[in-house]
Amino acid sequence: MVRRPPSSLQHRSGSSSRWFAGFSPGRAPAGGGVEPSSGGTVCASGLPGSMWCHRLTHLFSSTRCLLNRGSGHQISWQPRYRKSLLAVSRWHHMAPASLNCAWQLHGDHLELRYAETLMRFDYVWLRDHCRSASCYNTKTNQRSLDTASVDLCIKPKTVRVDETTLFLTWPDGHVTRYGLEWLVKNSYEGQKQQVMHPRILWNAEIYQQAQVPSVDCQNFLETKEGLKEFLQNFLLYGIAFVENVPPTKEDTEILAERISLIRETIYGRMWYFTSDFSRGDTAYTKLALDRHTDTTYFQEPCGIQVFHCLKHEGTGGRTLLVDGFYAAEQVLQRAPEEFELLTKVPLKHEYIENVVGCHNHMIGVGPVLNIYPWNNELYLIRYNNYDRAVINTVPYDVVHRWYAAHRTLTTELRRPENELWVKLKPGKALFVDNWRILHGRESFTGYRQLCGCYLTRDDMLNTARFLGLQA
Ligand SMILES: C[N+](C)(C)CCCC[C@H](N)C(=O)O
Ligand SMILES: O=C(O)CCC(=O)C(=O)O
Ligand SMILES: [Fe+2]
Repeated sequence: MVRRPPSSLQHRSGSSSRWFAGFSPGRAPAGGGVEPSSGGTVCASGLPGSMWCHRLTHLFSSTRCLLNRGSGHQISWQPRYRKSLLAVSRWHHMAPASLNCAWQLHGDHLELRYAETLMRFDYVWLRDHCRSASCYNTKTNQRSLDTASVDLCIKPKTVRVDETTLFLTWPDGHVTRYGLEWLVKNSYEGQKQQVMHPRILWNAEIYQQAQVPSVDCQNFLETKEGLKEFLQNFLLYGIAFVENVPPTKEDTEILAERISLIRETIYGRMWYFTSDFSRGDTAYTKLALDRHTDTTYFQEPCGIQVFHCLKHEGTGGRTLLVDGFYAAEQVLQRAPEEFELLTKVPLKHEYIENVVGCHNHMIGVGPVLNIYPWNNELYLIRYNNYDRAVINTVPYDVVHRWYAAHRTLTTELRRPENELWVKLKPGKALFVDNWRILHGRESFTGYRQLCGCYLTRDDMLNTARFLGLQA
């Protein structure tokens, strides 16, 4: 039995809400809800080891309908120029030494040019983000200001900018200071040029040529470096291996707890299975399983899946891994309007089980591809053809276009060059990012025992950030 690591990584807390791309039939343009797209720039993949940095300008216009609120009111992501002409529309430049900074007050926003970034700030935003001692607690990083008490028509009384700082004085005399660097980092314009998660998208060749090392179990458990290297690889590729793990369920649990919290589900906390038909799911047979992500029937699919094969006396049973984001990227390049449809059409997935002692009915809803609306970065793929439920969330013509888009994605996912096949052996634990990487298995003969668990994603990211990784 391996030793539990020292508890130096006790930094657990919290959970986060996330923004699900929705589809709004009420506001859908005639013909089914997806606006036509034009052009677009993308820079990713193709080259081995290329970073995921797609900027979908062509999707931008249509992200507006993702933000549609029930009332039928559309929120525009474009800046409003409504009152701008009423304002003192005059550029104020800094002293010649810092000509790279200029600002202008408009009726409803402040325009600031700094470090080659043109930014626009809403006045309520500027008041709301005030970092003064009475508005923000720097010890807890929490806002003390009651946002609801800010006048929605607020405007600064005076504005001043020096070499490093923007000073705003509000009508009640309160002064807000912002570092110019902070504003660049925290502005919408600054954010949308960045990716939340740098990744290396792969097909089999890219992954193999990268020669990503497996980390040794002892290193993983006992050194910060071992853990950090593992997590860095996991974040970049979506899969990572730990070697020399004692082949028991208990030891696998200790590994899992090193990076995250175990997510207990209807399958238990640590699961352990053979082909004994003990549950109502094909995983519990010897049949082949096509590529899929797990727990698509949860509103939030499990973030990570850990697999450790404890025993196999027989043939077959290899594990298939496919980078879903690489395949999605191919769809984006070849058929951007299909990519877009896959981000918009919500689907139900369902798990119905009625075997002795296990009665479960789970339903999860969401599109196949989930993207952040402000930069169109993909963050979750929900793909499981076995568990996809009846489609009753979209009209027939959209359904047909969705089937075509799904076919395009499936074709990419099934290209043999995108398939990474590995044989899991006792001692080698595999961590899979279940929001990105699809897994499957070859049929097998003989006795095969697999153990593992699901992990929460937030807590893995928490560990990664604690170690100084961008996550
Ligand atoms: C991993 N474990 C054997 C416990 C569960 C398998 C769940 C399988 C299910 N069809 C899904 O894809 O979510
Ligand atoms: O048996 C396997 O290798 C994997 C089965 C599977 O897809 C799962 O357990 O989620
Ligand atoms: Fe699975």
